[in-house]
Amino acid sequence: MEKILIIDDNNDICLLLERFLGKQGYKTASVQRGEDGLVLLRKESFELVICDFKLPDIDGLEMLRRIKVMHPTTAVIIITGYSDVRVAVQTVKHGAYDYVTKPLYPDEILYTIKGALERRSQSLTQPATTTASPAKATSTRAAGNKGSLAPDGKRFIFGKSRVAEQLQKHIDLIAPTDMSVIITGETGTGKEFVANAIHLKSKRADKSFVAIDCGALSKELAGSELFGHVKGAFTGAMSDKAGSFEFANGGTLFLDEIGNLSYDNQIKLLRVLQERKIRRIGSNQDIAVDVRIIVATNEDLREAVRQGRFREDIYHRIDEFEIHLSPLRERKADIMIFAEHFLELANRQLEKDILGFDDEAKEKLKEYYWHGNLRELQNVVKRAVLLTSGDYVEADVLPHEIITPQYFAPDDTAGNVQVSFDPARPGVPVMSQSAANLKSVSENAERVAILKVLEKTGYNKTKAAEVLNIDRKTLYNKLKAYDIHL
Ligand SMILES: Nc1ncnc2c1ncn2[C@@H]1O[C@H](COP(=O)(O)OP(=O)(O)OP(=O)(O)O)[C@@H](O)[C@H]1O
Repeated sequence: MEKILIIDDNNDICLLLERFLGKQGYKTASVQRGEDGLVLLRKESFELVICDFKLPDIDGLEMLRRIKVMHPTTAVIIITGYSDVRVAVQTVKHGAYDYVTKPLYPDEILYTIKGALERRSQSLTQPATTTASPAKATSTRAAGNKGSLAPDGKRFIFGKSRVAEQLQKHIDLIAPTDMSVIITGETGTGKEFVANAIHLKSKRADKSFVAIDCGALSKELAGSELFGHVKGAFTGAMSDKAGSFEFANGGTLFLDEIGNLSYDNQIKLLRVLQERKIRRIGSNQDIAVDVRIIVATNEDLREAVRQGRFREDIYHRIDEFEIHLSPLRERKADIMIFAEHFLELANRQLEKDILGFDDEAKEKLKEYYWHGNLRELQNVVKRAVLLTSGDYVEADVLPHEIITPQYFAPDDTAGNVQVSFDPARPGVPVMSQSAANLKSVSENAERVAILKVLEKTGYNKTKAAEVLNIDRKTLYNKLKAYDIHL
């Protein structure tokens, strides 16, 4: 019988899950603090851990890290509030199987649990594939001739907005060349998908596409992941190991979050870019590699260069062509195209036959801000499909945040933001205005909100961007647009 550990400070959730999962034939245990969970995990192993992201003592990312150190094969599912989705996404990049948002729905959690356990048993029985970063191991694949298929066999959708047309042109233009590409854009805008599309349209398509998330690798691990090592190069290097450059030889190497590479590894990367040779850590032998480099970042690399965090020489070598992916909220004409595509995927995964979205649901999807871009839209659609019993997805199965967008009071330009609350949902701000000029209303409110957060964070832009749930680049653009000088 498979064992599941539930870690959540809400006793009701623990009890409900224990009862429900017990009925489904699983053996369960539950604790309310992270530390208690780790104590239990030291004594016994579980096939699966369901862990709340916000525990009173340890945060979800740290819990995940510690669980994976103790039991690398244990599957982990993170429970999160909707407002934490962006950080929960990080846990998936760091090895969680998936996350589920509150409120929890039995069908959804059961579906996710089954998927996690299935993936776990597959990974135990199948020999390891060429390894990449643990966080993006699934992205490491010999792409083969998959035509227009993107990572994991999913179809690449372009859309019909002006920026989508331009993106298609750029991909077609750059793919056949061997030029390096920088892809910029907020999280979830499809940077890895675009990198893969470029690879699949290139003459390297029948060789490997290897994706490495530099943000998820420790400084020590990154060197070995990228360049490999020889036995005895450092404590724990039990045997020779090839790195991603060797795995990607002849193909494409996608370096996500390149800005996070340590200075040492930047120097090694520069050498590959200049000489097309790598040296495994601890070795004195050069290995020639022929790899096309595509990098992605959601920070402003030029700014990182200005601040001395990223080497200018590398920047110029990889900046042969830049593709910027707009946030989904700025590609409104594409939202329903992607939503319909994700609906098809969800129908297939969940074995359902939902026909589409009703008008109100469409409106809500088009109006929403989409902090997590395509990834967030995909999750929202999947959940909505799961919860829909009729033929069409209706607005009431969408998350509350999408049905009731947050607005600030219209004439509040003095920094005194007033927000009203829905009595049924204390704590959730709701619209409190009838605006003649909605654009200027929302711009004013946005400006005020940015100023307030900057004030609260002591004018620390990185922290402010985090609180505002936008990336730094977007914050910089907004500061410029609103004429805020710091
Ligand atoms: N063009 C596309 N067609 C279909 N699905 C897409 C497309 N682009 C992105 N997606 C979906 O959105 C999800 C997020 O895409 P991706 O991982 O490429 O984003 P990203 O910008 O690399 O994110 P991050 O910055 O967080 O690494 C993918 O899992 C995929 O399902």
